Amino acid sequence: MVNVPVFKQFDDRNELADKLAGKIAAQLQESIDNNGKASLLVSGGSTPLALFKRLSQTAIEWRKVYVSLVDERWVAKEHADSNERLIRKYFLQNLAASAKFVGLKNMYDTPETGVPMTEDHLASFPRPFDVVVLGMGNDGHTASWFPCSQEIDQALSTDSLLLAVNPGAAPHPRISFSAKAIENARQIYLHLHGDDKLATLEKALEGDDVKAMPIRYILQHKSAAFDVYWSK
Ligand SMILES: O=C(O)[C@H](O)[C@@H](O)[C@H](O)[C@H](O)COP(=O)(O)O
Repeated sequence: MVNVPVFKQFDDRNELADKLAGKIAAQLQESIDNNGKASLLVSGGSTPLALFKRLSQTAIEWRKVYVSLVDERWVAKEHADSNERLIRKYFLQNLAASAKFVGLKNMYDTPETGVPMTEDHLASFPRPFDVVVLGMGNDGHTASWFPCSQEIDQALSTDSLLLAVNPGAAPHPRISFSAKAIENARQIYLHLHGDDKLATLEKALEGDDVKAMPIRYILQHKSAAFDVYWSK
């Protein structure tokens, strides 16, 4: 048994997507009902596609939901590896098309020079974030907090909202929310598929070196509700 507060296991990835989309939608709508607006950060990569499709078909007041990305590859928005391209194609469609999306990529040549403009663009983004959906790599990275990057110390310690990251073992320079920006979310979901990622999570739970496996930062520091959703 995985030793986290809430571990939900599914045999089918589509069933996971249905259940997680329903929970996220309910939490966003509750925040809208209480605060007049809500905020959601999602990760890129391959894991969340079914979740994005379900969310796009879920009936809440999306026009009052601010959506952004946990991290972004510093590539053109039309690039195949762009997370913005991914969520515009699979999430910001159908009922969710009216969501207030704020992307992380801008016209600057590098994420280092682009961070200030993106922080300006996020000035009215509601915080603390209501919901953050994290993925994880088998090196224990989450967001773009890559253990192989020179910026891993900064990612896990800065008080800044965003930072630039240059991963050694993954393509493209990145822009990413910092650990302190993420940990204060009201709800964090870690969305995982496959036995390899389950083994990686269990390894992360056994140790405490956060720079070696940055997901540990969330496992150790979260003030938020923290649920793991896993399917084979
Ligand atoms: O931009 C990204 O790549 C993601 O934000 C990243 O943090 C992702 O969640 C993990 O790398 C897992 O990716 P997969 O879902 O493709 O395994």
